[in-house]
Amino acid sequence: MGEVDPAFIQDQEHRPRSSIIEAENIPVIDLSPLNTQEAGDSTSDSSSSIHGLVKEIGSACKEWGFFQVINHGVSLDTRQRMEAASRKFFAQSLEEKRKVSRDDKGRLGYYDAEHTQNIRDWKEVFDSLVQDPTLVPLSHEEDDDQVTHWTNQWPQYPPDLREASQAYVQEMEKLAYKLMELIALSLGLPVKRFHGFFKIQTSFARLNRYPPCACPNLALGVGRHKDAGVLTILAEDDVAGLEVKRKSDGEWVLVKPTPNAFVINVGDIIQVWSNNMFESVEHRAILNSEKERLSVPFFFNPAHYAIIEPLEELINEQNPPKYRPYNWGKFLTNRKHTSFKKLNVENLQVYDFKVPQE
Ligand SMILES: O=C(O)CCC(=O)C(=O)O
Ligand SMILES: [Fe+2]
Repeated sequence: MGEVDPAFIQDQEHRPRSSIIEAENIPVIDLSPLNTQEAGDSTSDSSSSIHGLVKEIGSACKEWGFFQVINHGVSLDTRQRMEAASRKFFAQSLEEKRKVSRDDKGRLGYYDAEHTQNIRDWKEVFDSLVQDPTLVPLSHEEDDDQVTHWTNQWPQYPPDLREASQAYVQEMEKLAYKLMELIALSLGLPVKRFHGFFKIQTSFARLNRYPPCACPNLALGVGRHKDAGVLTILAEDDVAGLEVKRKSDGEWVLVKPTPNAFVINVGDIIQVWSNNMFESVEHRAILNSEKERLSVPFFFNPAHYAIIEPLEELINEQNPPKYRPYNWGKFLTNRKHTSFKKLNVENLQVYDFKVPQE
């Protein structure tokens, strides 16, 4: 990825701004009350701090769709091992990395030509599934109900990438469940309302490396998009790059990395489940002309057969469902299909399942 190939160049309106706005007020939420208490337990003294936390999470989801968490219980060692193994993997030659290339037969792994909204991203990635193998629909075609499975591929080097990833995603899963409990409570639902959706999962972890770019004003590390799943937990290094489209005024604002924090965002599925109470927000990654940047998102997703629709407890006559039900596996395979190559169509969005309102 030496010089800027036209495939990477964003349309004028989607290019990074020359003056960057830092998001001073993206909420930073301290999860330490959870370390002593389960979210649903109302019998103890700390229930009022849990109550405060639930309110904070609820307003962050409503006003930003994004927040950061600190004192989250994920061990620093696990995170650092993951990051160190990622850097070693990416530091190899392209030829070595391509030995574990992602392919259209359902093998996850390395990929350096992903497109978002039909423009190539200035990045390389390595994907691995939480459940190996993971069952998914064979194709994105609506009338095809055959299933297949996706599997992980691990490189020879570094030898500990597999173990580091597995330890990491285990901790991510724990954190994701805790966050989903808080989100359930903030929507007035039973604490474990969402747990059943994740017995079988299509969750995966991604390593993103954004190489330095000679023209950071023309290309993007990841083009503007919304995450399609339930929840994303992002670890980033100390190079800033994540920009979020601020709900209050539609401006792109840069999230300042907080050491050892995770950035959390609501995905499209929470938007649908909550019937738009919590909206999934557009974001993108900008580039740096000198420094590379590493980020590790964990995408928490339900089973392929999950039917996504507004939760019945949250709809009524005054607030009718804003979406018709859709199948998650088909949505996921459709997205994978469109991110493999440049197609001249807009990719599938939850918007496509919107019920027309009078
Ligand atoms: O690297 C980042 O900051 C954002 C990555 C992202 O949004 C994604 O991979 O979905
Ligand atoms: Fe994303």
